[in-house]
Amino acid sequence: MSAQTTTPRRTVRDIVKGAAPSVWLTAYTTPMAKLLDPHVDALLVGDSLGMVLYGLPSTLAVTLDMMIAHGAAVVRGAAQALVVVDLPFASYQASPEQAFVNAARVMAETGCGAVKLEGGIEMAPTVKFLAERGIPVCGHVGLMPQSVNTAGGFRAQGKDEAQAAKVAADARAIAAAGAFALVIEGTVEPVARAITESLAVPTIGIGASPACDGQVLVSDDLLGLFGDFTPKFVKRYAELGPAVGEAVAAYAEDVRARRFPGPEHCFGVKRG
Ligand SMILES: Nc1nc(=O)c2c([nH]1)NC[C@@H]1CN(c3ccc(C(=O)N[C@@H](CCC(=O)O)C(=O)O)cc3)CN21
Ligand SMILES: CC(C)C(=O)C(=O)O
Ligand SMILES: [Mg+2]
Repeated sequence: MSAQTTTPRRTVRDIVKGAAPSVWLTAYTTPMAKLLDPHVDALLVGDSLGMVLYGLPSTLAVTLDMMIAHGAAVVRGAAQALVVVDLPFASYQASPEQAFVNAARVMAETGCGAVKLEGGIEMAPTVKFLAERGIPVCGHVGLMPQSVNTAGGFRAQGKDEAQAAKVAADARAIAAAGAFALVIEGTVEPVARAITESLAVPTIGIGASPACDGQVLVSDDLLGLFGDFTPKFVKRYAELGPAVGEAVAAYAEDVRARRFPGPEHCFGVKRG
């Protein structure tokens, strides 16, 4: 073991309320984790990878093995950020025991610092079961993509009184169960604000207003690398998709015109 010369990796204890906003982004691969790591508090290996990397229509078909492979890749690329891995659909909803077995595999086989799972009051006993047994859990309430079929689509939440009360009750239950943080997705501002102000747990918003204690986005969305759809809550900070297209078009043109490869790219070719 070599002496520790770098900053120790962040843990869930470093995700705190009240200080500066917590900065989270998704990452799915080692090279992207390396690029993002210096700038963020946490990297989320989101099950959104099913839609962003695999072209699936929803997150439902994402498997535990996919999350473990990508989680391990992100941990290898992250030097300082807390790495949080999403538990995929059907890997934790059946029982607290099922959740523990699968979350423990994720922790052991990826080296991540925490897992995240979607759900409210109904998942609170599971969050408690994991947290009391050494597995830090981030909650996820509001718009829950794994419930796309019962919700009838990716719908913003909290728009009427009944919905608002449900999101708030879900958030309270998950916080009371011992989650170290709570993602609030696609939820109207007054509801996200009330949750953030009334609970001791840090809230991480995505489409849930600046009132949250931190923010998360899908990196491919903010970089302009994902074009299938753009949720209203995304701000595009770059257009890397078109930049990739331009670079590849230039390469194709060079190959077709025999301008690439040049002598400097060849082995054993005599120069002029
Ligand atoms: N690339 C990507 N970015 C995400 O933010 C994301 C994923 N994938 N996959 C998993 C879920 C799905 N998400 C989504 C997908 C679509 C909308 C969407 O179209 N929302 C509409 C309005 C919904 C309403 O009417 O309430 C919008 O205009 O934002 C929102 C979140 C968020 N997550
Ligand atoms: C959008 C975030 C919160 C997520 O759960 C994911 O990327 O899967
Ligand atoms: Mg997710």
